[in-house]
Amino acid sequence: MKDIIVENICKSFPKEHIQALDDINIEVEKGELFGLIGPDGAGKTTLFRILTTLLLADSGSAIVNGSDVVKDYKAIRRKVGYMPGKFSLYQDLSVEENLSFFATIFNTSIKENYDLIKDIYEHIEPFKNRRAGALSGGMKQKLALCCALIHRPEVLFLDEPTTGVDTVSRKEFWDMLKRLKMEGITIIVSTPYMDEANLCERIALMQKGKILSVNTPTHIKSSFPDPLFAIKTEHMIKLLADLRAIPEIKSVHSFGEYHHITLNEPSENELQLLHQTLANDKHEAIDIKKIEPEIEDCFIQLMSN
Ligand SMILES: Nc1ncnc2c1ncn2[C@@H]1O[C@H](COP(=O)(O)OP(=O)(O)OP(=O)(O)O)[C@@H](O)[C@H]1O
Repeated sequence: MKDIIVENICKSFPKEHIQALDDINIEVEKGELFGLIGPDGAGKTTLFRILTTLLLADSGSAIVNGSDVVKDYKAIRRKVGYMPGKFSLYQDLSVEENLSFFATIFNTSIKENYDLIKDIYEHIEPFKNRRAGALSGGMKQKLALCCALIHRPEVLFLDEPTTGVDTVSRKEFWDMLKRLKMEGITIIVSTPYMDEANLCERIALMQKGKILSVNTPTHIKSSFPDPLFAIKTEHMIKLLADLRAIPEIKSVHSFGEYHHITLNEPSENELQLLHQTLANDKHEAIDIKKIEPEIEDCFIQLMSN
């Protein structure tokens, strides 16, 4: 069963001449953990705001948990949980007061739905009297997640929940999402971190208001069209410039320790010639190896289409 159906959604901000969303189509299954992956400005927040009834689209339609985002907006507000990207809690209220406040506005109590948030709340309970504004980034995210869950939503929207959160807290956060998924909650989560894409069942890659691809992370990676190679030498900056000047090279991008390249006509012979060319260009410790594409490679490849 489809829990979210987005059809031909467009949204522009005319004064700023920005097309934030350009003909977006997405379907999310009931109970799915679905990721919106894209850099700043891709349109992720705008789409979330439309689906949580906080913003009207210019055109197109969207159904969330069986309700139309325009006609049935009141029903949707009761059924969804939304954790906005920017910290949304009351900084001057304590942890416990924030949670009680969100429970009250949804006409429920912490006790009523405690089983759903228990695992998450236990991490922050020792600080329940601390002002939310004085919590660490990771703890703020956990409190915001508890507040978004306290009315037991059918669909949970999480806008960049791990941005600015340390690696350990990020991992903990994703473990929590997996447990929530087991409760049958549909989760749609946005992130600019490409590595987090692998933790979702399906992802939509977004760029400049458009969807580049929607599929499982495995399928997206296996659809990368060319053999991919990682290459490094002792002079990585010079290497980048040299690789860009070699006509046999189809694409080159810098990826941390290595540069990733594809070749116009990949073969063992071409690789040997490349090695030779780089040696002639005075590169030393040349290391070239075939690698499997990551989501970031796929994103860059799709962007350049
Ligand atoms: N209220 C607004 N008025 C004008 N422009 C807006 C408004 N909201 C968003 N935009 C613009 O729409 C585009 C998409 O923004 P959006 O916030 O949806 O992207 P995002 O993928 O969530 O990235 P970010 O992490 O930067 O928020 C951006 O160019 C942004 O500047």
